[in-house]
Amino acid sequence: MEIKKSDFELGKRIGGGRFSDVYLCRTLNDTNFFFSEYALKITEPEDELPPHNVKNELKLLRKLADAQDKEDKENGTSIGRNVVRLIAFYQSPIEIGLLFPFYKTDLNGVIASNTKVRSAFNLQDGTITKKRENNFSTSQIIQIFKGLLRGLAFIHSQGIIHRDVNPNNIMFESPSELEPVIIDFGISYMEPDNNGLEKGDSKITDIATGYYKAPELLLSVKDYSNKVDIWSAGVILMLISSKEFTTPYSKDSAHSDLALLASIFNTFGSPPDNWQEVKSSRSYGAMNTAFFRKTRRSTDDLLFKLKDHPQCVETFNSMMVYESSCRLSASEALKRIDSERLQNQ
Ligand SMILES: Nc1ncnc2c1ncn2[C@@H]1O[C@H](COP(=O)(O)OP(=O)(O)OP(=O)(O)O)[C@@H](O)[C@H]1O
Repeated sequence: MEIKKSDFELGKRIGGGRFSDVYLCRTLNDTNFFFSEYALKITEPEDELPPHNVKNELKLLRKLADAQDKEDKENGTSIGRNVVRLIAFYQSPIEIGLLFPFYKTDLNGVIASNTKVRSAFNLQDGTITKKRENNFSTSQIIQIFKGLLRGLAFIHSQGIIHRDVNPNNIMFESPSELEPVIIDFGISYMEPDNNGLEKGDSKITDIATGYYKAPELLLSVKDYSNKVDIWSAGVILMLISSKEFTTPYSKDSAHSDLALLASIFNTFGSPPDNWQEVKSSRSYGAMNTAFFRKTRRSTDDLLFKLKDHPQCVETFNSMMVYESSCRLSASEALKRIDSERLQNQ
C-alpha cells in the first residue's frame, strides 16, 4: 500500500545504519492501520553505495509481503511469520519510506535480559571480576533457533538471500516473547541477478557483518548461494547456546577478514584439501594452509547448553561445513531438529 509521509507523526529515532534512519511513529489517520506504533525506515537512494539499495529492498519486501499474504490465505502454518512484513511505503523524489510493525527489542536485548551477572572475589589480589552467564533454558534456545530457521526457509523459498543475518537484524515483540522476526533486506539478493544489479556468478562479497560472515565470502567466492545465511545462523546458535554469550572467535575477527578466517579454522578445524568452491580463489591459493592445520573443537564446547540435544548438535555440525553446497538448507535443518522432538514424545 502506498502512503504519504504526512499520514504519520514521527517519534524518536530508534535505529539506522550508514544510509538510513529508523523512527518510531504513529498514524494520524486510524482507519487503515491496525497497530498503534510503527517503525518507519527512511533512506535517500542517492546517498547509498552498493550493495545497499533501497529500491531493491522495496522490491524484495513487496515480493515477501505478497507471499506472506498468500500463505495467510492458504493455511495456518505460516513460515512467513518469522520475517518482517512491509505494511506500506512512500516514495518521494528524494527518499523512500518503508513502514513496518514496531518491535521492542533485538536479539542483543533478549540476550541482555537473559544474562545473569555473577561477581567473583579473587582472594589473591582482592579484585572482583564480573562474569556473564547464559540464563536461557534449552527450550528457549531451540525456540529462537527454530524461528530463525523458519524465517530463513521462507526467505530462501522466495529466491532471496538475506546476506546480513546477525543479532541486530533479529527482532522480538518483547524480551519474553521469543518468536524471532528477521528484518533488514537493505543488502539482500534476489535470484537470478538481483533485479539486474549483480550477476549470479559475480555477486558482491562485501556482505554480512563481522563474526557472521561465511568462510567462502572471506575467500572472495562470488557465486555463493543462500548457504551464507545458514552459516550466519549457525554462528548465532553458537552465541545463544554458549556458556557466557560469547563466540569462540578472537576479538580482532569482528573487523579483520584474515583474523576471522583464522578463528573459523581454529574453531571448525582446517578446511578439506578438496574444498571445491575456493579451489580457484587467489587468496586461498596464496595462503599457507599448513599454517592453519587445526582440529575441529568439540561441539560440546561450542554448543555448551545444547550438549544433551544430539539432534541439535548434529544439525549444527551439518550446517557448519566448509563446502557450502554440502551445508544443510534451512528447511532440512528444521526437519532434523523436529525429528528429535518427535523421538522424545
Ligand atoms: N520494525 C522495527 N522495529 C523496531 N526497530 C527497528 C525496526 N526496523 C529497524 N529497527 C531498528 O533500526 C535498526 C536499523 O534498521 P535496518 O537494519 O533495517 O537499517 P540499516 O540501514 O540496514 O542498518 P544497518 O546498516 O545497521 O544494517 C535495526 O537494527 C533496529 O534496531
